[in-house]
Amino acid sequence: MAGSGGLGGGAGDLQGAGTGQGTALRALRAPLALVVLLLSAYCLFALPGRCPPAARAPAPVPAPAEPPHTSLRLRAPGLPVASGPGRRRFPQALIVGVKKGGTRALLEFLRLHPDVRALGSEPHFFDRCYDRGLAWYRGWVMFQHVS
Ligand SMILES: Nc1ncnc2c1ncn2[C@@H]1O[C@H](COP(=O)(O)OS(=O)(=O)O)[C@@H](OP(=O)(O)O)[C@H]1O
Repeated sequence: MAGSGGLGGGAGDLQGAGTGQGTALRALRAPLALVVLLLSAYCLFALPGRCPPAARAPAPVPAPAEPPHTSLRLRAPGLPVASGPGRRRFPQALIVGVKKGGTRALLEFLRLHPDVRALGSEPHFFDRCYDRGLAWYRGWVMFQHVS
């Protein structure tokens, strides 16, 4: 008797525990759904990355190159080479690398050189923004260049 009572009580406890688990699971449904939603949104937008904001104004027609003596004058010590007047042109080098491959570090080291002009942020033209076309790319990456 005691044994069966004990068993019966145990089964009742188990049933109670089962019901409790069900209630707990139901209570977790909403937060779980929220987490899944947030993860999905993250995967959708953050992982593939997005294009930077729309390109700035279209690049103007390149100005005629300045005579060589002008560029020599502009290379005076203390004057950043790329900040003076000049013509706009495409970059002469691209840094290509996998994510977390250290491309940012490479860019920052190269940027230390006074003759190197670099973008502040990565345009991601070839992997994310290719469908925006060359006009967008031009507006994004053309540099003022002292010839
Ligand atoms: N020389 C060298 N040795 C070892 N690790 C280095 C080096 N240069 C950059 N890093 C690490 O590379 C990570 C950033 O890489 P990326 O610039 O390619 O990042 S990103 O994908 O463009 O966001 C970043 O790693 P995390 O800090 O883990 O993000 C950098 O610390």
